[in-house]
Amino acid sequence: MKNVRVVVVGAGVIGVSTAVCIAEALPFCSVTLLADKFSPDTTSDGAAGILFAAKFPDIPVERQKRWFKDTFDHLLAIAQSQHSPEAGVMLSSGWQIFKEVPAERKPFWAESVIGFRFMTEEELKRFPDHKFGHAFTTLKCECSSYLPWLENRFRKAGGQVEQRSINSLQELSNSYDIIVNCSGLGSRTLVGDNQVYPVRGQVLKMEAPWLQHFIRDGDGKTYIYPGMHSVTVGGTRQEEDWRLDVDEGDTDSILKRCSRLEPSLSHGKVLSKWVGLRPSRRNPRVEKELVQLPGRRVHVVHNYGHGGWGVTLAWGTALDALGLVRQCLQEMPPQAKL
Ligand SMILES: Cc1cc2nc3c(=O)[nH]c(=O)nc-3n(C[C@H](O)[C@H](O)[C@H](O)COP(=O)(O)OP(=O)(O)OC[C@H]3O[C@@H](n4cnc5c(N)ncnc54)[C@H](O)[C@@H]3O)c2cc1C
Ligand SMILES: O=C([O-])CC(=O)C(=O)O
Repeated sequence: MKNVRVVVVGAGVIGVSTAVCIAEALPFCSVTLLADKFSPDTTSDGAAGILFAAKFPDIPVERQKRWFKDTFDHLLAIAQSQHSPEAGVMLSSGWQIFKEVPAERKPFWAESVIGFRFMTEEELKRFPDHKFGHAFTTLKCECSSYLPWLENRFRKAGGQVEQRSINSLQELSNSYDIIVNCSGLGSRTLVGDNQVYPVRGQVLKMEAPWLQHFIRDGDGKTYIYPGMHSVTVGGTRQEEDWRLDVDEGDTDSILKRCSRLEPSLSHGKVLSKWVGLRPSRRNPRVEKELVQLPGRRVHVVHNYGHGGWGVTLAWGTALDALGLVRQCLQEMPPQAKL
């Protein structure tokens, strides 16, 4: 019998990953995945989905390394299995190039990706504006395939799904024992966290099947990511910009910047244009608290604010959230657990 009721709020890559981790590891919990938007309508669905990260300032680097490595290893196993095409997860090799040598020449995740090395002078000749670069193989996880695949895995583990919008956690306090908040940018209103803010990103999907390698400018604004069915090119990083409509000025700028990196792109065809708002925060919030709601104290586990790195860190932070749910269970009175 399932007698601890857990609700995970949010069905982007963070919520679905977290819900799967809890449902598979804690079979005595009944787990509900609740969100107003599911795939294909979440921010996660439009992400390029490349595994890559910048360092958050106040989280121990060992913890960030673990988040990256846990996600990488989980997705690598999928990429190397028969599930790869359906789950939308593939290996991706290429270059990250820099106009100036960065202060940290080797990123913290260098040991987690495959075959990381500095580019040779010969390789850099292709990129005359750049003087330093990384060559390596990482993963690309296309959430418009991965999320439905993962939701299916959640249902197989006994999870339930509910589509609705909530205005406050209080609405859930009578029906659930533990609330797991994976609402991304929604946490601004849902838990009143003004530290989470939008960083607008626009990308294009292009048909250019001859491109096999990713190219990313280290400034994070210009990138070309070949995928399973098309090439994702971008991008923009516009802080506190809430516009969800496509900006044709951005489209022109993306095409111009990307064609400078890869001139053959001018022969590609634009298939679609997309805008998303990254749920950014100085550091992601992965922690628990006991919240006093009218008539009841409820355990809340937060897992949101991953900015431009939600796909990269999803499985790692979901495992941390699972650990926090286990701690909540230990703190609950015995009759509530069994
Ligand atoms: C252009 C672009 C490119 C990107 N590329 C990459 C990349 O290459 N690699 C990478 O790692 N990351 C990338 N990202 C970042 C990535 O998309 C995000 O970090 C990630 O999607 C965050 O996931 P999430 O689950 O927290 O949020 P979301 O996907 O936004 O999901 C939030 C969920 O919460 C639900 N919700 C919110 N409020 C409520 C409420 N009140 N009631 C009910 N439900 C609610 C929503 O409906 C939704 O289901 C990119 C982002 C953009 C915009
Ligand atoms: O920066 C990148 O290479 C892709 C990404 O994560 C984003 O646009 O948020």
